[in-house]
Amino acid sequence: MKLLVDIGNSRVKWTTMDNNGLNESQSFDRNKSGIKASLNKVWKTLSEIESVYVANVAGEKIAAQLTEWTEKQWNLTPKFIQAEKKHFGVTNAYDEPAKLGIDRWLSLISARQHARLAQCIIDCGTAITVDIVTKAGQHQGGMIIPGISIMKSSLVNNTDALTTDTDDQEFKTLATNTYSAIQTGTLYAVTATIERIISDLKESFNNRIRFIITGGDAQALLPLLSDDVHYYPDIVLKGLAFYARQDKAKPAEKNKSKAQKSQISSDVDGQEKTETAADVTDKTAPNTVETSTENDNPSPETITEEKKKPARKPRKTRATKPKSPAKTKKQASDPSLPEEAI
Ligand SMILES: Nc1ncnc2c1ncn2[C@@H]1O[C@H](COP(=O)(O)OP(=O)(O)OP(=O)(O)O)[C@@H](O)[C@H]1O
Ligand SMILES: CC(C)(CO)[C@@H](O)C(=O)NCCC(=O)O
Ligand SMILES: [K+]
Repeated sequence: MKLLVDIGNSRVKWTTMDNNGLNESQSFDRNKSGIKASLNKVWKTLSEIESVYVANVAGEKIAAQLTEWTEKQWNLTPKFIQAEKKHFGVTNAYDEPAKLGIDRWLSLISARQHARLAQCIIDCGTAITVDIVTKAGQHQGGMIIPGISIMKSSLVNNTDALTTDTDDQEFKTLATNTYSAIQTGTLYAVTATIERIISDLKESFNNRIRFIITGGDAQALLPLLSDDVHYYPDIVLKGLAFYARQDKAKPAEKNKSKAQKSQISSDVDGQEKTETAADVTDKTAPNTVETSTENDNPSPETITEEKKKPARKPRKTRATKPKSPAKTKKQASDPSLPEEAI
């Protein structure tokens, strides 16, 4: 079994993968003092882990803690994947490809392997990232926007009177208390930005573009966004699975040297290995996004969009979702999506 780990700035998401595909993902909050206690809790009972693949955007310290833990427990050195210039059908648009966040890179790979269409991935995590990939797999670049929690905390941290400490669960679009005013303000800021991005991209792609939303805040935002935004959970872990599958034939790597362990290098010869999206199936139905079979000349695209993931446990501080600025939400498939896209 392979262990896939997505370390973000707020949370760690992980899953295991065997020959049948990905198991249901799990997550835990990153404790500022370290992750060892969490790892002892969540991974101690895992057995038969043969390799560990990691997408880490949270820095060296957490990477070192994870490495120490897996080396001690399983005698395994994790493979920290890095963004590349070109792989799995995606060409990275960054001036310095390795500087693109690994979570963004893996999302592009997931999206591209899922369907050959122009796509826009909106990842609503600690930061909100937007990335565009064309039908031909060319990344077009993207944006980084403060995430909802960061927006709230920057208000609280830079003012005297603002606080999000309240038990008040009431939400009114035009708020009459501080807590709701921050809720509504930040939700409007994010949804308005996303809607503007969608509308601009629809115009420049002549409507032939598909919008994907993912990340910890995706489900809170989804009801506030237009109908044609599709929820795609675990997109980073699914991207990692392509790297894990690629190494299928290789024996489990143990005790790699320091130089080897920090990253998986680009294909030396620039050749891409052929990887089928079907290889990265996800057993966690109904959360599954059905992958379309990948080949060089797909015709025409079939996309079976997933159904809504069961709602996450509501958090104590989360307000009831507002009706506005939402239009009513439609989840799942988009039969109107053009089969041909840019
Ligand atoms: N159960 C939960 N626990 C913690 N955060 C949650 C939970 N449910 C939703 N969230 C939201 O998810 C956000 C974090 O999203 P996510 O886990 O995608 O970010 P991340 O991957 O850690 O960050 P990034 O990749 O941007 O550095 C938090 O800001 C919070 O608002
Ligand atoms: C933007 C975040 C924090 C989102 O998780 C991550 O992708 C990251 O650290 N990126 C590196 C910088 C960049 O992508 O330009
Ligand atoms: K992320």
